[in-house]
Amino acid sequence: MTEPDSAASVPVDAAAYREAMSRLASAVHLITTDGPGGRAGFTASAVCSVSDAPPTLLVCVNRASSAFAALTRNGTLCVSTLGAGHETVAALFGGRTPMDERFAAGTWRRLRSEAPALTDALVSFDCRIVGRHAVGSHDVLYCAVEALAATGQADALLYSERRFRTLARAPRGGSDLAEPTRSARAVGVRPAEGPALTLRSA
Ligand SMILES: NC(=O)c1ccc[n+]([C@@H]2O[C@H](COP(=O)([O-])OP(=O)(O)OC[C@H]3O[C@@H](n4cnc5c(N)ncnc54)[C@H](O)[C@@H]3O)[C@@H](O)[C@H]2O)c1
Ligand SMILES: Cc1cc2c(cc1C)N(C[C@H](O)[C@H](O)[C@H](O)COP(=O)(O)O)c1[nH]c(=O)[nH]c(=O)c1N2
Repeated sequence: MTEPDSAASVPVDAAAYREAMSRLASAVHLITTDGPGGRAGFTASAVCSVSDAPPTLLVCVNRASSAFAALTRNGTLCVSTLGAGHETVAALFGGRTPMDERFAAGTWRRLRSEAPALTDALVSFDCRIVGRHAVGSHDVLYCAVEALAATGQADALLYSERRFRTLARAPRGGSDLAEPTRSARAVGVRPAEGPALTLRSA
């Protein structure tokens, strides 16, 4: 073991942590919900796969977010993963914009729950919130994925160094999702009502 390099390290206050986190490149998603608690949504980078059996992801949401009450009341949400061309909707859902204006910037459909799924998202995960854990300013929402769909063909949208960037898609044939001519493919998620869980790539 070597001694800690005090010259190379900085105290970990919130500002230093954010500066460090700004160097990561993250996918960008819209988290949306609708139901008795109302329609709401926000932009999120803190989304992560937890398990494939059962399919589960997590979303970290600031409890001060205007969408927080609706999310917890409705108990369902949709994660719509954004692509190139979604920069404007990502900025609108990023805060301080009335909900109606946020939703007016996109076109939406429903999968299994009432949560709006962005029609041209790269992929949408329709989820039921099955657990919740408070950590600091945020709640970690554990979300069972009950339906999913993919129609968007755009390059991926990333957020890095406080800017949106894009990542070019893999060459055709690199994955099922990258193949635009393939017909709808069913995937192993518990069936919803009808075909909402198919991955549509054409
Ligand atoms: N996880 C989050 O809650 C999160 C993530 C990204 C951005 N934001 C918010 O969006 C706005 C713009 O952010 P930015 O990336 O341009 O600059 P920034 O300096 O505020 O944030 C840099 C990075 O730090 C992390 N971060 C920021 N705020 C956080 C928070 N409250 N809790 C946990 N992690 C946080 C994120 O990874 C972010 O990309 C800010 O208000 C920021 O708080 C929040
Ligand atoms: C690129 C990017 C990524 C994230 C965010 C912003 C941006 C621009 N924000 C912040 C979040 O979108 C915003 O604070 C909420 O919409 C709250 O704002 P309102 O209270 O609705 O005005 C955010 N907030 C959060 O709780 N979890 C997250 O993972 C993220 N990620």
